Amino acid sequence: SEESGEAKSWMKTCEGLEPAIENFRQYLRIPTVHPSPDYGPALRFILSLAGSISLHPTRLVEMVPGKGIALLTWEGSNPSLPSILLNSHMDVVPVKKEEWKHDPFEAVMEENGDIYARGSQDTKCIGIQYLEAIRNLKSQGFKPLRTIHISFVPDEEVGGGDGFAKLISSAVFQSLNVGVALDEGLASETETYLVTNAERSPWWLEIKATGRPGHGSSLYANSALENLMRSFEAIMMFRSSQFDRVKAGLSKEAEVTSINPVYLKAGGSTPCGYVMNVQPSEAEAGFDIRVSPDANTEVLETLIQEQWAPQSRNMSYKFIGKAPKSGRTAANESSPWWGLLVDAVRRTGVVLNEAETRKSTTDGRFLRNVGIATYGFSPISRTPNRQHSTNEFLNAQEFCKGIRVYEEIIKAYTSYSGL
Ligand SMILES: CSCC[C@H](NC=O)C(=O)O
Ligand SMILES: [Zn+2]
Ligand SMILES: [Zn+2]
Repeated sequence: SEESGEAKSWMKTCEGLEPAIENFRQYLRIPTVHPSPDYGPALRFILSLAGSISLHPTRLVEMVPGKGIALLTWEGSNPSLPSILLNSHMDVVPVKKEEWKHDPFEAVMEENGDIYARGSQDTKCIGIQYLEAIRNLKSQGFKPLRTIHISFVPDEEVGGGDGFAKLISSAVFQSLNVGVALDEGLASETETYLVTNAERSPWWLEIKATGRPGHGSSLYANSALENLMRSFEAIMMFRSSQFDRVKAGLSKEAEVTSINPVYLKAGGSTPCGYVMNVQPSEAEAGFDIRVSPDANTEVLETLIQEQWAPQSRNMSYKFIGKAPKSGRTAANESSPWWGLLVDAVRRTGVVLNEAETRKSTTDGRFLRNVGIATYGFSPISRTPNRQHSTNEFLNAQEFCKGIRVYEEIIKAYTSYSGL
């Protein structure tokens, strides 16, 4: 044969799943990309896939115009039991096309099975894998005991305000009676799969300083920039205290509270450039803070009030966003859902890591906030994490393997009669 070993390897795993790969690539070609994702074609595509596997009822919920949510349901034989929810988002983050090896919306597949596209890891893969797993279970004649819902939501990448946040507070969501949910996870570079059971909470902080304006040549106290720089010193000291724990191997990055400056604004400008000899009367900065689920938030609030933006230094602050503290979903023997997940994955020959906290933020937080057990899981191993990065790709073998993994999980979850 002319095929390389790699090519043979993915073709073997994907035997019979060629149409699933094509569905994945078609979905990847729909540019649901920020800042102006067009969700219509993606929703139509999802609904037509659902039709192709006789998955019904299907609902197109549109609580914000242009931002539809597709809700697909496979009813169990005992629909009064709490249901399973499999969630994924349809939107993807922007690309710098010229930095990519292949067009990020063409879903080019290389000979070795690597499929390049924005969204191939985050999270169009899992959306299609959920449906392809259900297609296979249906054709095997499997019948669920519990009902299972599959949701495709917009706007996760911009905080979910018009997406999952609307869904979670709707009567439709209440009626789903969700007992456990799976949502997006992280790509793992090793043989084992990663899983998350908590997230840090984003606090987006803006601090402003005012101060005495004056001549650029003059040394005096209480300029706006001096006031702001003193905040920077305190903030960077806190940042080091957290980062040092990570560097010393005492904490994982997701377990500390991070703070990073994200913008700076001060000074005057003219058509010819910045004003070089005036000390401005106002200065501001923005920070992306991610609060560890273990952090003492009162202490952090006090730090902000007393050291980072104290009135005594002519400073003020406001939160552009401030999420409540994240809950942790039990990921030990106390939760049947955890054991079922670990065992289902193991049956496919892959080991699931211990659950960890996620550094960034997903729609999973809305579910955990209302007390629904939620695991962040994407069946991606042996793959560099390129979420939000250039040349995001997923190998067909990983994709196909993931379908088998979801078949096992769905069987285990929908057959569980306890609780
Ligand atoms: C506060 S909502 C922001 C959501 C975003 N999620 C994915 O990257 C993040 O910055 O983590
Ligand atoms: Zn995502
Ligand atoms: Zn993302």
